[in-house]
Amino acid sequence: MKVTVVGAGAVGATTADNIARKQIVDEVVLLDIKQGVAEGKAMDLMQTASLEGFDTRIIGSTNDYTKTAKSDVVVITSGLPRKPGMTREELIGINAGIVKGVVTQILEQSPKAILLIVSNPMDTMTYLALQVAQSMGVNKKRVIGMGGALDSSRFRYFLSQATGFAQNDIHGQVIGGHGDTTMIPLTRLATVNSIPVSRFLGKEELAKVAADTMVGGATLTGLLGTSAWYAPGIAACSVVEAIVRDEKRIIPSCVYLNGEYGQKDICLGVPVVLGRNGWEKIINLRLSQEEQAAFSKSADAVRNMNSVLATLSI
Ligand SMILES: NC(=O)c1ccc[n+]([C@@H]2O[C@H](COP(=O)([O-])OP(=O)(O)OC[C@H]3O[C@@H](n4cnc5c(N)ncnc54)[C@H](O)[C@@H]3O)[C@@H](O)[C@H]2O)c1
Ligand SMILES: O=C(O)C[C@H](O)C(=O)O
Repeated sequence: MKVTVVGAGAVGATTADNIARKQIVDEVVLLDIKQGVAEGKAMDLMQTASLEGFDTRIIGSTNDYTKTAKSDVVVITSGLPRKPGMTREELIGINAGIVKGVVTQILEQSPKAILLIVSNPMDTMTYLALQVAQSMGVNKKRVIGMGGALDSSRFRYFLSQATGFAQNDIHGQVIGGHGDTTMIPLTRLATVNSIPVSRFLGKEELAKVAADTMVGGATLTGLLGTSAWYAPGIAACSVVEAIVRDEKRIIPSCVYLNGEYGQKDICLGVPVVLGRNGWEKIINLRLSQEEQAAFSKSADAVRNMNSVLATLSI
């Protein structure tokens, strides 16, 4: 199996590193537009192989898409990250053109690839990638945006900090958009080893966990001066792993909705079953009235951002 990661920056290289160390595919191609960077990162990563004990091949490419040919999965991380004080949405002007160009060139070489979109604003970039992919004959189930895997891991972290219980025993999902105000951490459904978290945390504490989760990326951006990469890199890798190993895991991911959760013609985060064919099924969580209202509000904001695409000359 072959995975390409486009963008050999912080998130792309970390994703490639995780995929290589897990030995879930034979080959990882890292591609970047900056001369020599992908080759350099690929060589650096390959020089960890004997220390880490993996035999995945990692190949670097400066914008030569022929090296990506016949990829099974392609992770798209190319584009600008935000700086402190910015929203992800402010990246649309630059990243839309990058994502459109990358998706076209990737699909020319790998028409059967499953695309995993990471670049921000992720929900709108996934919608854009889907439009390009569908115009090239790709099924909607092969275009997935990564946000929910990361946001849910942050949710579990904050729940663990608040309850004192191990992160591994905590389960919870974040659905909706991957934005500071559009994500929806589902506190009602979160559990510690099957026990509802409401047994351990009061309303106010749960509201604080949800608020911290929603601005999790912004908090890290403020601390780091650019956005995060360790958790995003392993989150992207976990989605790739679920696909290439046909795991049938339920991971909240950004996919095209056609009536599900009351929404149409939009890509938004919902729990999906992931397997060898991409996203295979959307799970209906049966949201409460309040959660459904939050989901509709999130969709309105993402739809607004999607409408900006038509105004860009890309
Ligand atoms: N969806 C998520 O959960 C999530 C998480 C973290 C970061 N992100 C987003 O991922 C993107 C990358 O973040 P980063 O921290 O790795 O940024 P980065 O600046 O470290 O890396 C981006 C890389 O993309 C490359 N690039 C730019 N245009 C390109 C093109 N046309 N073709 C190929 N490569 C190109 C750049 O040269 C750079 O190396 C950002 O948009 C960021 O907001 C999303
Ligand atoms: O916060 C960002 O801008 C990057 C990414 O979407 C994240 O959540 O870490």
